[in-house]
Amino acid sequence: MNALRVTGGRVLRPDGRVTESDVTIDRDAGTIAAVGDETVSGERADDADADLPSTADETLDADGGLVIPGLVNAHTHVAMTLLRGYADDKPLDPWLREDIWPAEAELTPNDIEAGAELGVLEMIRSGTTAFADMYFAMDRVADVVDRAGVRARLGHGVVTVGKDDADARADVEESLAVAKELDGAADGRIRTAFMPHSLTTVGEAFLREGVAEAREADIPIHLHANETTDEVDPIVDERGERPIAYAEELGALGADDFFAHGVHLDGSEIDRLADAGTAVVHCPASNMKLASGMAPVQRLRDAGVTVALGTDGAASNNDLDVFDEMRDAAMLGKLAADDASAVPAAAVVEMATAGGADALGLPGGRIEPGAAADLAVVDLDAPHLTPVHDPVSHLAYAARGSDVRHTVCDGEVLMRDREVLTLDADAVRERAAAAANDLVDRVGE
Ligand SMILES: N[C@@H](CCSC[C@H]1O[C@@H](n2cnc3c(=O)[nH]cnc32)[C@H](O)[C@@H]1O)C(=O)O
Ligand SMILES: [Zn+2]
Repeated sequence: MNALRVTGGRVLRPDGRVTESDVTIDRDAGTIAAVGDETVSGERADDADADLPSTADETLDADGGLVIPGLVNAHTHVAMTLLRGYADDKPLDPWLREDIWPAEAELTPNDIEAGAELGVLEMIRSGTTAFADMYFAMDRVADVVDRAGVRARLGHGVVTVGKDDADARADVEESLAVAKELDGAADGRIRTAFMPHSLTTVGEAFLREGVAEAREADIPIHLHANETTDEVDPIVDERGERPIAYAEELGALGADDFFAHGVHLDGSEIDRLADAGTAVVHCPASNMKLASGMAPVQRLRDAGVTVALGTDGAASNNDLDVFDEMRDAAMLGKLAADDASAVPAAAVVEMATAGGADALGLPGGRIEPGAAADLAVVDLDAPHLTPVHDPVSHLAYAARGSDVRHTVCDGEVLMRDREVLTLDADAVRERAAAAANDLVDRVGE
């Protein structure tokens, strides 16, 4: 075995326990071979036939640190890093129409690659190893995912409002084609989805056609759902049914599907999501910044819905740090439930790890023998993390992305001692800043 060993740290296990264990990774397989003396076959490592090397080919020092599953950012538009701080302090609809969509109309594939590099760099530096991305020029995003070494579920976002029939149909076809072409790329680290932007920005006929074809080809569906009341009311007025009932009727409520936001959901919609096994990606920072509302996270979890966390794009957050999302989700979840015991620390950590992996249908999210070797080591010796009464509490409430020391995905070290090995951080930053400045100049002309 070509072994990578993460030594001397405390490990967050899937059941929430924290143990002092070394983690042994099979680099060729990209999986965890052992946690402490627990191996894939259930044998103890000190048994003669437990096939673990006594020395590792590479080690990562986790002394004084907490080894956690790589975090999952289950909804973003990664290249929107170029629009970070470009338009703030507006509600969703005017923000998109007056600021974001006009700027996006000027984006070139080269810009999207530059923005995606910047976003993926930021994610690796904050311990995120997997993300879901809805955007365009997705071949460029896929290339970045491949080079950077992370995992992703990617899709081309479809908008048909304001387009003629031919353009709208072409957008749907492109999303389906991208989902078919990119699936399995980057040695299987890339999976795909059909991604209509939302149930109000894509017309009914296009939704019906696209969803049917996606189902036929076994492609999951990802869209923005029930984000604002402006998105719910027109569906109720025109159709006499709630958006999630409409999604179900379209055939878009499947066990592999995952919807972003789910802010304005009623009890019947929560039940439908739970029955269908469709996951919800909660984006608390975006929901607060655009004043979209408070998602019923505790109620969703009580109903058995898989809940993941997403940053949404950097223009509505304004960073891609999933640690911030954990803290925001816990805080906002309590306010929404009017109950300080709602959405506790362990729940948001689960949402950012196993919940995210399950929502996206990607490996990872759990540190256990046989699981994908996607993990991060968080330093616990900073002043703001002292003392350590409860490491899970720190993950949710006190730690930041900048506390991450190492990041590993698919058995490969992506960041060692805060140095990202797969991307040239200075070059990425310079390229993205230049692309963003040029973009804003073009939009202003
Ligand atoms: N092919 C489409 C692009 C859709 S990509 C997904 C879109 O979602 C937008 N977006 C970002 N954040 C949000 C959000 O919170 N709600 C809804 N849309 C968002 C983002 O700016 C991007 O335009 C077109 O022709 O316009
Ligand atoms: Zn979004």
